[in-house]
Amino acid sequence: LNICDVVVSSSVREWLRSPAFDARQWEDEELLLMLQTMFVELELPHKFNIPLSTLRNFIYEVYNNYNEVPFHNFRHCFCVAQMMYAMVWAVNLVAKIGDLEVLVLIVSCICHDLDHPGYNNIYQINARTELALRYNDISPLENHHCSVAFRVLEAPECNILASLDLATYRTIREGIIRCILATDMARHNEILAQFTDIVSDFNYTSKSHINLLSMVLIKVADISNEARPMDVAEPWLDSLLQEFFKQSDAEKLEGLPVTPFMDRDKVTKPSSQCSFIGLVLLPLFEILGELFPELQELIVAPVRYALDYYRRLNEAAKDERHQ
Ligand SMILES: COc1ccc(NC(=O)[C@H](C)Nc2nc3c(cnn3-c3ccccc3C)c(=O)[nH]2)cc1
Ligand SMILES: [Zn+2]
Repeated sequence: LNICDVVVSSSVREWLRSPAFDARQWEDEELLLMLQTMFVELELPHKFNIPLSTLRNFIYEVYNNYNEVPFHNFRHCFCVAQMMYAMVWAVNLVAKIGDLEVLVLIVSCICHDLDHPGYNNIYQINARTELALRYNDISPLENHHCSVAFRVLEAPECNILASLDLATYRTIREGIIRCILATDMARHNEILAQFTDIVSDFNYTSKSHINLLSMVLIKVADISNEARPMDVAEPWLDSLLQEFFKQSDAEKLEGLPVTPFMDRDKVTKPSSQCSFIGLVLLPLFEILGELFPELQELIVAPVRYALDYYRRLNEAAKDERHQ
């Protein structure tokens, strides 16, 4: 059976729009087909003259450029694209910011961690790696992810932007670069503060407002695991800590500074998740929920529940220690 002839059933297409979707239950080939389905359901091939064969080549080449690392692998990129897709439908984003911006968001999500080595920017900079050298310590990983994305697009058989006029291509390229570079967590507070300043009188005709909204949307999608059901979210946290611990082991071996929240001797899941969700995730989700009330129930409430869950775990762990 040719994978191109397999159609995704209407129930799966419905499921694909839900934060409860679990990428771990599907084979790689099925996830590739679902990424294609997201484009087709949003009518992006039609609106931007993308031949289905080019779309499939692009998705497959992106898939080939993710690494077998515990967390920042192809399935993470799928989760981020799928959460973005769920938000697009939940808030009717196309009607609010247009097809072009939604194309930028979906493509950015799919490409946002391309060729991630499993060692973050702090390691790249401290270890003076090739990437840190090439990008002068300025978001080395995110610059690399974005560069790899456009190198994939250079191949004619993968270039989903081939049929666009130059002005449109430049706008989309600028948007994808802005969104992928925004996923550097070192810029979290800067982006959150700027968006907080404009959210109460958000202006959909302002390019700078739309740009900030896109950056917040991809940031939300990127760190949104805890908005999913606990049995879907928990394995991702285990994979993340596995990747972080591999890094801190390497840092210890190489005599480099060890990042505190990555030190296996210091970090426990409940305590680190309580601070991450309470201090990083919930403020970001709540400010987006202010602009899009439809997201309150879809992703903000589940994150509050997750914080509650980890606080209870943390209390229980504390009680055990004091017994
Ligand atoms: C400001 O920069 C930061 C802030 C926090 C963290 N991470 C943490 O505090 C811990 C390890 N928890 C955590 N980190 C998470 C999650 C989802 N994505 N994510 C993550 C993954 C890679 C890089 C950065 C982050 C935040 C999550 O659910 N929990 C990592 C970087
Ligand atoms: Zn990511």
